[in-house]
Amino acid sequence: MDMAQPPPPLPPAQSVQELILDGGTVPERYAYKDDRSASFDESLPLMDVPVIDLGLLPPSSSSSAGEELIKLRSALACWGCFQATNHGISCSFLDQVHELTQQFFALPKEEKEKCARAPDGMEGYGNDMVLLEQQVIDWNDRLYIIISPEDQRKLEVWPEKPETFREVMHEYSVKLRPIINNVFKAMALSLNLEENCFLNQFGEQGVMFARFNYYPRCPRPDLVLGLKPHADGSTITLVLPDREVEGLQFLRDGQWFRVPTIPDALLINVGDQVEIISNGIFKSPMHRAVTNAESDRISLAVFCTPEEENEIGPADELIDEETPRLYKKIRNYTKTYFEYYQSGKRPIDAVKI
Ligand SMILES: O=C(O)CCC(=O)C(=O)O
Ligand SMILES: [Fe+2]
Repeated sequence: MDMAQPPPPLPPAQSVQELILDGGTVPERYAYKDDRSASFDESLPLMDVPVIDLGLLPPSSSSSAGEELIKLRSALACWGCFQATNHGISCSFLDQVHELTQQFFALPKEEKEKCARAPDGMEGYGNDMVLLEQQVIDWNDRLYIIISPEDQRKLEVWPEKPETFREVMHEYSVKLRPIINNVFKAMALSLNLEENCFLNQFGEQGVMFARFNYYPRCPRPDLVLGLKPHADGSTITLVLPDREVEGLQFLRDGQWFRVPTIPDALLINVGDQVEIISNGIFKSPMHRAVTNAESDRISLAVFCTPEEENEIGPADELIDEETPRLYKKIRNYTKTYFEYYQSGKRPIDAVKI
């Protein structure tokens, strides 16, 4: 495939939710014919997710701040993710965000389709973007919207129902901003870099893309994947996973690990752009979502993406004679990301030196 000219997307498939109402079988386009799919496999090891207390990170003057930075650095170098506690968002507010997600996907089809993604668009309600004829489609419906900065929101694809949707998502984006800033600062400090090193590359107007994921229960979870293995193209991603239903898995050293359900914590993972800025010290982890036959699952991922014109590249301070630069400088990585993604290549390979 010509990377500079991705083919126009094929018409979106029917939503998975509708599909499953039609009967209990898995259509061929969703089914893997080899062993790349995975059922919810209880024999996979449970991940011991590193926990970072955001309240202890600078600017806190706590005597444990240094220790917490060391923990952060090791979590991001080893797993590329951590569970953030003490993040300052109340459980009752997170409950509202969960409820909203559930309520949106429970709306009648006609209502959800009012915010349908245009065939050539990115944002809106739909399912896996079909770019290749032979692509196996993810068992997932999603709503994908920019939530911040405010002037980049495309309200025509923002749901009008549930009624509280706009207000709550606005508030969520406002509450996430200081968390994101603090995490960026702590990441820089943990590498002995100037505090604003990551934050400056992200920019004051860095964009937050929200992706509401809905994984309907599946009669044959062994044949499908909720989300195929991928690493995120973001700088960092903040995930609010389902409260009760497991399904997210991370890959480390060739082994898949199940993420346990961790109510009220935010799961924060590194995306490719932080791997690039940190010159590979922080890992953008491969992860996937699996489904199960008993319960639907939801999640909300917020991808933080730099202002489009910002040039991203390894921090100069991390490069010396012994540690060469591993990645090229790049602008608008998101574009490269989507061009590579569906062709089954790892987008970050495009910027490796
Ligand atoms: O469903 C999840 O828990 C994770 C979602 C995810 O990885 C994504 O939306 O990129
Ligand atoms: Fe992801």
